[in-house]
Amino acid sequence: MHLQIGETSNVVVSSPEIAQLFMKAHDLNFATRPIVQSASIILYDHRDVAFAPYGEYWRQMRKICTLELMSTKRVGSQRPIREEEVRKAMVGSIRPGEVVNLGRILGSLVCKIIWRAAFGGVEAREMEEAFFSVQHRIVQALGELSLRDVFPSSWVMKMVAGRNDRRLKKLHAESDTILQEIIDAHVSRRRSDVDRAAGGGDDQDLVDVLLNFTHDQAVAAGGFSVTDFEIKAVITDIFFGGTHTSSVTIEWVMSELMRNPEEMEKAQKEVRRVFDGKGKAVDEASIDELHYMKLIVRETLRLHPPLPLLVPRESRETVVIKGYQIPAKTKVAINVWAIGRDPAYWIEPDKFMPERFVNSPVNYNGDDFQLLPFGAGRRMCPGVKTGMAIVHLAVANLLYHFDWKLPNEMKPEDLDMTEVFGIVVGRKNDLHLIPTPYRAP
Ligand code: HEM
Repeated sequence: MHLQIGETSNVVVSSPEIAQLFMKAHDLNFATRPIVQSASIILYDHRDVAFAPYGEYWRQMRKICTLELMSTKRVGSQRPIREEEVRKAMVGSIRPGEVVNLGRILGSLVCKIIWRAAFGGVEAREMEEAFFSVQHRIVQALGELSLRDVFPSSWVMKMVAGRNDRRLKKLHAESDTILQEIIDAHVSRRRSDVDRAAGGGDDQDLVDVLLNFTHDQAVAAGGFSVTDFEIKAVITDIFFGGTHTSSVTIEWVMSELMRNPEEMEKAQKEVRRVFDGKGKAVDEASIDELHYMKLIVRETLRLHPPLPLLVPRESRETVVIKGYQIPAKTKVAINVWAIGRDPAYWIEPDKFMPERFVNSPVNYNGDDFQLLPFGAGRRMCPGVKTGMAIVHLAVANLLYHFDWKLPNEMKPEDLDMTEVFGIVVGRKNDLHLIPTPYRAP
């Protein structure tokens, strides 16, 4: 589908076959991102990863993401952080018998996990809260369409958009001050802890890992170097890319299970069979035995991809696809929400049916173009393992430790599933539930 929005030409892809052409056959041509004014402000002139234009800088940063920041090894080394934060949330934030705002609890849980993974030892509660608050306001602001991006040559629009820009710049300055303080604290700690600075070990937090690529060390190693400016851009990406996406996924899983009590019962039986008798800890050691729970997560991501249009791409050169000429600089959105509900690929596409994946090889690893919650090709999400480790552990704990009821005698079918518009699509209204603790036999 072609959409002319203002002065910009946009293509929306809504079928698995065409998505495959854009993200596999012609992936290189669509591997860049459009310049988005709001991202220029918030993401340090596109010196991050997610909005960096295709080229050498993006390739090098992407390599650091996949080999260092989000590698299987790094995700494994962050396991104690995830387990501790999830355990604290189960005990400290979920009050038995009371109506709890699960959406808010999950949002804060995921932020804390990512905060500790990114900044490690920085223990400053006030700074942490100020950072979460500013990130939340930035996500809201980014969801709003910038008129200047749509009418790039209009001076009138530039004036109108100026107000939005000023608000974003203020938010960015707040966030930047906190990030710079954190980097400075890391730098001075590394000066006094030479072993840590030189280590490059698995226990380093993400800022430490990125500092290993700063000028002097990178030059000494004859390699690619990054500045503080770029470290702040990548860390901001990780917060945007990793927090809201993971927490809304957990919230959608719980919403679907509340609407589907049979599936809830089956999932709880599975997690309790696996973890009963293992003490109180629902940890990651046995998470791979939760086959049914993982099908539930996969089905939830089919119905509720947190980024329903992925992150926008742009054609680098003119290309002909299926007989249509797509000029250079056309913006492309892949509608993975529609693709996940395409009746040509899915039986009863709107129904929540985790069983559809039993013995099915279709997964979200970017090879199956009918299921693309993480995208595909060169720009596919590099944080899948981090995100899924958080989602699986949190869901397993919620299912193991509590039985859940809707408030006000609400029937499952009456639970509101309205989505809110934004870059990340979550529930319009936070999920409120009443927990009853499970007593293991
Ligand atoms: C449930 C959790 C998550 C979902 C559904 C998700 C989804 C996505 C999607 C759809 C994209 C765009 C892909 C494309 O354009 O083809 C993306 C990109 C990205 N994601 Fe994730 N993500 C998740 C978690 C994470 C986490 C935990 C991190 C970091 C730790 C992360 C970091 C990134 C980055 C850096 C990019 C930009 C990649 C690039 O442009 O090269 N994501 N993500």
